Amino acid sequence: MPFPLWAKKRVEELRNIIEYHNYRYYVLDDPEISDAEYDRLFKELLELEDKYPELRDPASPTQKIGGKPLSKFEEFRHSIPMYSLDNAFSLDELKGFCIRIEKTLRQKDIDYWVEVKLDGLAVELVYSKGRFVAGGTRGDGEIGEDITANLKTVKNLPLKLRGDFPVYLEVRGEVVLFKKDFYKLNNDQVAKGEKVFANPRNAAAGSLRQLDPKITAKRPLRFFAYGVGKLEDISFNTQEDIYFALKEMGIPVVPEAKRCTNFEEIENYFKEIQIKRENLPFEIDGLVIKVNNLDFQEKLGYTARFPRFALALKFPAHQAETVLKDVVFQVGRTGVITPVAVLEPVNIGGATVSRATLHNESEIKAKGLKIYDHVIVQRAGDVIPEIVRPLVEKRTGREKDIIFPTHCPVCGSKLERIGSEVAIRCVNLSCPARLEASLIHFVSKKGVDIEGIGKKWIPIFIENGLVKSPSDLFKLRKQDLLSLPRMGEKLAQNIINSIAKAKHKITLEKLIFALGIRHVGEQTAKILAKNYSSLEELSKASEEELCKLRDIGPEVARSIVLFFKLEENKKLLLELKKLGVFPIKVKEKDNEFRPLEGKIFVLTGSLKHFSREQAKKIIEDLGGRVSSSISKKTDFLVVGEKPGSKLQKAKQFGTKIINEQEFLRLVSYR
Ligand SMILES: NC(=O)c1ccc[n+]([C@@H]2O[C@H](COP(=O)([O-])OP(=O)(O)OC[C@H]3O[C@@H](n4cnc5c(N)ncnc54)[C@H](O)[C@@H]3O)[C@@H](O)[C@H]2O)c1
Ligand SMILES: [Zn+2]
Repeated sequence: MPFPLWAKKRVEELRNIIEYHNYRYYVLDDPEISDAEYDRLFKELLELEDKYPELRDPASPTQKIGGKPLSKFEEFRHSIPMYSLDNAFSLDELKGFCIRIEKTLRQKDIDYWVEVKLDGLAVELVYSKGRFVAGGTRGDGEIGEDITANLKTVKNLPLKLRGDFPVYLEVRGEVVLFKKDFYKLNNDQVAKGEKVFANPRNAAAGSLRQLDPKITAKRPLRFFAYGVGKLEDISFNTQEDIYFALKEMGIPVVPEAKRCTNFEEIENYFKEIQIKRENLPFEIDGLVIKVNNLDFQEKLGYTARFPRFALALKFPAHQAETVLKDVVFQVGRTGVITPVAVLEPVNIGGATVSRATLHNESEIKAKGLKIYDHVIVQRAGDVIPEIVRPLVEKRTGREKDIIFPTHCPVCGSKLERIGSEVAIRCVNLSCPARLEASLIHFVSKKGVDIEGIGKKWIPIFIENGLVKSPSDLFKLRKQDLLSLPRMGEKLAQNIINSIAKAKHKITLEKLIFALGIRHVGEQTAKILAKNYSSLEELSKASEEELCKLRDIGPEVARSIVLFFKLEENKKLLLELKKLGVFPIKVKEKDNEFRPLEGKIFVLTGSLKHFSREQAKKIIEDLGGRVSSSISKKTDFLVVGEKPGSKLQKAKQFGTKIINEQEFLRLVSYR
């Protein structure tokens, strides 16, 4: 079919747009658009190329894999190309795939090996005689980047294989960052004033593609295998065989996998995994369905971009189109002004969405939003819905710019920007909006947990002058409450009771969290409560001292010290103490992973992968201790290059001596 001019133009435009986003995603690890949106562009291009074959071009992004390797790394050539995967976005498409397979193979009842699709970075590992000797990224499928040194720091990646391993083995899999590690990394990046990553996938890719393996070593990356490349002296019959053989060699494999014998089984597994998804520790974006039999795989073969025997079935995107009706400005408890989008209510994946966060002014500018724009809204898991982008092509001319306020919408004080922060805030400490937000935070479940007042009564208490600070809550008497409109005897008594009940249950960590100190979330509050016995002691801590605690950086430390310096906070502390809001210190339940609990280490010589400080931190994080000299109590001496006299001494004491490789294995996650 001859193609119309508009199609040619659109195809060219799409190719340019996609190439640009490929560069941002594969080369810079810094995408600008969501994957769902990328997939939509990609699909549009595929469909046009399909409809108008004359427009096809071997240079089109639809015919290529991934991105060019970066020249800052040595080249890593794959013995057998690493492909991408064909995508399906619905069960209908999956059905089509199954039917195609049956037709091509002229056979019914095909076995499929189905795994979750991990959202990370594809790598290949080379094992020679059972030892990890090299590894690289997928790159453009033929040439990737040699990241051997970085891969060695991946905690659960075995440097030596177990059991019966072949002479030569190439293992393929995905390097990922767990969700909790991703949030922590981004928090640290914020505290250090460095760039934050868009999602765990990009954080994993960015961490692995570092020139300095020491940086990679600090990021808790993990590897999971899903296949093999070139092999010597071993052969397999099915994809499933590969999976279990790798597992037996001590290689971590994709944690969720299953054999399915027909379309319905895959469909059920897909639904099951969708429910499980939010609770998995890592991000997945769908399932990968592979024909199990390897002879069949070979018969089905490959296109330029993907194998015909496999398919990625992606989860439906939580996106929808609606209209941005207005933008309102909320004042948070730290005074930060947050723009909130008011939307024409729209159903996304079963929930009605009528508001979305816009984060801050620069985000609005970056997205180029205007009031009355048609917009794409996204909701993922339990996160607050957000606007992905405006549909500029639907503008009619009546759209209005979003004007950011210069004064607090509640108290009218002039808004300020502190330092280089993107946020603008109301700095009036007695701004009613701030007071309200901080009191609601104070009584919340994760805070001091006073049941039944929250959002409903706090504004009324404030309006009627009953509370001006958190400590006032504990001074409330029944007769004060009875003066309020719509308040009865029974309700008043209930409120008084729940305040009294909460008072006796307040723990130090909850109180620290409840105070709403900037940058101090639940996790940090826990750490502080672990290290200080009371608020009083914490209020005397210096920045230096705080910085020594695990997970606390200079910015967080500064913010804590600043908080306790403020006169009104000093007063609050005193009041709370007088009122008997005296948290009892609870001993933390330690459900952390502490395999080195109680073990004493001594280090000597220099290590290739870590500085002394880093090695010390790793040991301590896993529960062990580092001592500076050898004694009878020492469990391990870790020997680096050019060891000192400690080596001799360790031999005398009969201390277990390990080299860096052995140390790496010891601290590896399994
Ligand atoms: N947001 C953006 O700007 C942008 C840009 C480019 C690409 N992308 C995203 O990347 C996708 C294309 O990237 P791609 O070519 O790497 O393809 P892909 O990620 O869709 O699928 C191929 C990859 O899946 C991985 N994978 C995970 N688990 C697997 C398993 N169990 N078995 C086999 N493979 C498994 C492998 O690394 C493989 O290389 C797009 O669909 C889009 O979602 C986004
Ligand atoms: Zn204000």
